[in-house]
Amino acid sequence: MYIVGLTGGIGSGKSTVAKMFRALGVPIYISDEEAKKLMDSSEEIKQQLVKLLGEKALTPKNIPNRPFIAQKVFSDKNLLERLNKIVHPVVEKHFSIWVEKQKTAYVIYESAILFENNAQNKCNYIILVTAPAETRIKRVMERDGVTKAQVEERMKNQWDDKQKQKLADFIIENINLKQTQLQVEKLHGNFLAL
Ligand SMILES: CC(C)(COP(=O)(O)OP(=O)(O)OC[C@H]1O[C@@H](n2cnc3c(N)ncnc32)[C@H](O)[C@@H]1O)[C@@H](O)C(=O)NCCC(=O)NCCS
Ligand SMILES: Nc1ncnc2c1ncn2[C@@H]1O[C@H](COP(=O)(O)OP(=O)(O)OP(=O)(O)O)[C@@H](O)[C@H]1O
Repeated sequence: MYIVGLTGGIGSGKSTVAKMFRALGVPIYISDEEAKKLMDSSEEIKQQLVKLLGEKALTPKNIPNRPFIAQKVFSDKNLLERLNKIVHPVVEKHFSIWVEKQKTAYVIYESAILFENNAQNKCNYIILVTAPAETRIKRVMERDGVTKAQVEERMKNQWDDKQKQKLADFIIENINLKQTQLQVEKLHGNFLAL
């Protein structure tokens, strides 16, 4: 079985693209979503979050206080690295168990920070989703109700597309959704024929 990594900066549309692959029957692992679930359910992670960021890292309902954590870590590289060290090994382990259970010709592993995490090694091929920075900012502002500055803060913690393009095997330019769908179908055909 092949592992196809799917990456792209914030707001590029990787989750949208991942869902197009899912509609074609490909199992998809969305790292953001899985990290969220693991952080909500693991008492060990939660304890470490409190150690790193204080009591406010958890809400009164004992789940991670995401807006508080985001505000802390995206403006402090050191804190972000320490958060990553708490969460990423747990996600990696969870992914390895998940992938073993899949029975298709290939699976999709979606992560915004695939290259930043050096996770390209676990992928056979990598698809990069791109869109102009201004478009990405606008999409995320609309989707999450956040400010331009908040989106840019996250962008600063991610590689730019030029760096990523050098390491990607395939690029999907996600501007027009119909064109994106066609690119996905073409790649799906390629992967099935491998
Ligand atoms: C800081 C947190 C609580 C903010 O939560 P929030 O709901 O606001 O954002 P969400 O998780 O949906 O992420 C949205 C986007 O932010 C960017 N982002 C998230 N985590 C990171 C990170 N560690 N480094 C750089 N960018 C990131 C990505 O583009 C991501 O798609 C959350 O992102 C988190 O816990 N991050 C650490 C875990 C992680 O790295 N997850 C992503 C891949 S495993
Ligand atoms: N081609 C497109 N045209 C218009 N809107 C789009 C397009 N692609 C994605 N969107 C919208 O833009 C927003 C961001 O897309 P999506 O959530 O797929 O991005 P992402 O790369 O997964 O973002 P993040 O890194 O924040 O998780 C969503 O609201 C989505 O519906």
